[in-house]
Amino acid sequence: MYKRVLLKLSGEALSGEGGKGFSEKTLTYLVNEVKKIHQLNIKLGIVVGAGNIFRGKELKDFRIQMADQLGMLGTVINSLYLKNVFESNGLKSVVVSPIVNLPSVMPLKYDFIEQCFEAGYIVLFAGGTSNPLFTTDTASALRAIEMNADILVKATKVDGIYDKDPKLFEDAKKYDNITYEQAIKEQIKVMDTEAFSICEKNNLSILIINFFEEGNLLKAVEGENIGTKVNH
Ligand SMILES: Nc1ncnc2c1ncn2[C@@H]1O[C@H](COP(=O)(O)OP(=O)(O)O)[C@@H](O)[C@H]1O
Ligand SMILES: O=c1ccn([C@@H]2O[C@H](COP(=O)(O)OP(=O)(O)O)[C@@H](O)[C@H]2O)c(=O)[nH]1
Repeated sequence: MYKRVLLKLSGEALSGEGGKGFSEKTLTYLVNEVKKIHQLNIKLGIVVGAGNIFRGKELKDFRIQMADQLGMLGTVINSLYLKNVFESNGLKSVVVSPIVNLPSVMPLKYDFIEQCFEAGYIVLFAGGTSNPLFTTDTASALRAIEMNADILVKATKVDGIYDKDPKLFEDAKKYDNITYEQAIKEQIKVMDTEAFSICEKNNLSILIINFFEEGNLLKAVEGENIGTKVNH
């Protein structure tokens, strides 16, 4: 079983696949899935995207530098939203981010994060990498390494990495394992090249799983053979 886990959730984990905003049904599902792993006493960090609010590249009339700042703020909104939902359901959590100074957002400090983990808090890393032109995949790779995670679990809409996009090609074939090098060379779109590269350099394994399949998160953390593992 993994002891320190960084979970990357798409913004769509709050809205439902393809949706915008927040869905009560999806959030209830999310809380139940997270509860199953939180009760194992693992140190859990979460990076959440903002696809349910803004993805920079969707704002066509904006310069990308500006649009991405809205996207990053979206991740703060989602993290605060999640903190509230978690706490109403008995899950202690803290939001940390270097990009905003709000009463419920704490600065990102390693010693503080460690104290939170020790006290059983889920740490929500908000604000992406703090830089436009990146995504929360890259942020999740950075934060995973910063928190000394054993694994980066990307919980998304597909059940792993395929040789081509399985949402577009019925004959796509799933990989159980793939190297970082191959993922980068084949320009696998399920995660950014930057994220693959950061994980490769720091020897951090990635597991891609389908978030919307009940029980998957628990299976992933318990080390069951699901999804696609990326390593050397
Ligand atoms: N080779 C591939 N293997 C798996 N998924 C792929 C591949 N190429 C493209 N995709 C697409 O990547 C999507 C997940 O990436 P993305 O939308 O960035 O996720 P998220 O919003 O969870 O960060 C999937 O819905 C899938 O359609
Ligand atoms: O380091 C970062 C992380 C995110 N973003 C912006 O925030 C948006 C939301 O993140 P992402 O697209 O990764 O969300 P997801 O698809 O996972 O919901 C991105 O599209 C970018 O516009 C950014 O500029 N820098």
